[in-house]
This record gives sequence, C-alpha cells and structure tokens, in this order.
Amino acid sequence: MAGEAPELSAQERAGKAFPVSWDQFHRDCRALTWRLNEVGPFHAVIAITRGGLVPAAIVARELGVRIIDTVCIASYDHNKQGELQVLKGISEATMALGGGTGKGLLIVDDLVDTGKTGRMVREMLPDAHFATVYAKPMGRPLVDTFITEVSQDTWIFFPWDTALSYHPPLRDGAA
Ligand SMILES: O=P(O)(O)OC[C@H]1O[C@H](OP(=O)(O)OP(=O)(O)O)[C@H](O)[C@@H]1O
Ligand code: HPA
Ligand SMILES: [Mg+2]
Repeated sequence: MAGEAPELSAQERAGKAFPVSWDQFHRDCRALTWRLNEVGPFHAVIAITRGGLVPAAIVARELGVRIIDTVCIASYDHNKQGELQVLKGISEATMALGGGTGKGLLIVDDLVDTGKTGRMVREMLPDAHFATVYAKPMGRPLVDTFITEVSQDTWIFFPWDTALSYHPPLRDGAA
C-alpha cells in the first residue's frame, strides 16, 4: 500500500553484521570439537539442515564419527522467519541408537538465534547433546556447547551465503 513502510527482514532489523570467512568458520568448528571431545563419545551426529551440514561434517571428521543423520527444518525464507516446517525427521535407526531419547547423540547446527529451531529438535531428542558454532542470547539457554556468542541485534553472514564484492571507500559514503 502507498506510504506504508516496507516490513524489515530479520537481517535488516539486526543492524550489525558479523561476516564469517571459510577460514574462520573452520577454525571455530575445530574449537567446538575440542570442547565436544570432553563430552563424548557420540554414536552419531545429527545435522540440522541446511546450515548444520557444514559444521556437522567438520565436527564428525574431527571426532571420528561416521554415522551422520539429518533433520530437515525450514524456517527463514532468505532472512524472514516463518512457521517451522519439518521436511524430514530423524531416521528410526538413529533414534534407536539414542535409545529413543537421544542419549549419546550429538545435534549440530551453525547457530541458534531465537531458539525456535533448536527447541523443536530438542523436543525430538531430549537427552541428546546440542552444539552450535554461534549463539545469540535468546537461543543460548537451549545449547549445551557453543563457541562464540554475538548480540541479538547481529546478523551472521556465513561463507556459503556470501561472495566477495566491491566495497566503496569510507569517504565515498560506505558505512
Ligand atoms: O534459532 P532460530 O531463530 O530458530 O534460528 C536458527 C536457525 O535459522 C537458520 O536456519 P534456516 O531456517 O534459515 O535454514 P537453513 O539452515 O536451511 O539456512 C540457522 O541455520 C538455524 O538453523
Ligand atoms: O544471524 C543469522 N545469520 C544467518 N542465518 C540466520 N538464521 C537466523 N539467524 C541468522
Ligand atoms: Mg538452519
């Protein structure tokens, strides 16, 4: 409607940007594994797709875990969170490995923001260990192990969502 302010995306509302390079992400995943190594061993890793796939691969490699499952959840459409949708649940074989409650299983995601996604997976596997690379304050209580906390008004830019581009000099109006 004319004159109506356009709805801001979660990314625009966040205000601050936290860009993460592949290098940094790999280092942070390795740091996460050092912490998880004290907690395991784990029978299997469950990646919350899609963002959890990359850290899950790195963590599983470091921990020597070869059984990897996925729970496929869609929520943010680009950068606006809608209703959560479970597109694929955890397999019966993985559920059995965790005794039905997730004991000895490791859930991995790239980050927790509001905690909605993490809460949904925790409900499926209440005894599993939940690890993320990054955490924002609202989601932090849901996570057992994470590496870096950023403020709630920060948007994390992951390397698989970004590309190098020209940035104008500060005196030409760059923020
Ligand atoms: O704590 P929350 O507020 O629920 O947000 C965190 C979730 O949001 C992102 O996933 P997204 O739904 O964007 O899907 P993707 O992993 O496929 O990019 C991120 O990878 C987490 O899974
Ligand atoms: O800060 C974020 N960055 C990328 N994806 C996200 N999904 C929820 N919060 C974020
Ligand atoms: Mg995700």
